[in-house]
Amino acid sequence: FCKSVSVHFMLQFKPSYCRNLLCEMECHEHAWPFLLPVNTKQFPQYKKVIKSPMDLSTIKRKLHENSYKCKEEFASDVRLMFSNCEVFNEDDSPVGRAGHHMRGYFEQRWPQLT
Ligand SMILES: Cc1ncccc1N[C@@H](C)c1ccc2c(c1)OCCO2
Repeated sequence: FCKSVSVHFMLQFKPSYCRNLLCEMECHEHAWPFLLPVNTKQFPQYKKVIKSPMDLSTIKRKLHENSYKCKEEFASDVRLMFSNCEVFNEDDSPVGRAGHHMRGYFEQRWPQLT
């Protein structure tokens, strides 16, 4: 899925850009529902409905563990987090609205290559 090795030196993965953007998201006023994994004791249905949970602390850990081979993998985890939010939460709910806010914030700052 990631760029072929030959071009990677040009489009090298910029972890510093992702780290900075992640930090900005973590301190965003509407980030509160996404800071930690959803507590499945608090939301027993969550595990059943959401097959791939994702949250900002997990993304941060994966970034520090070099789990992301390219920036697109980082972006797809961020988008997974927001898609999970839309599946489980009504648009017209505090968490649903926070998700739409945060998604807008991310997409505005994510470099559009194509
Ligand atoms: C992103 C998300 N999706 C579905 C369910 C939960 C969450 N977030 C948790 C942190 C959360 C969000 C809202 C809460 C809460 C916990 O606990 C108490 C009441 O309000």
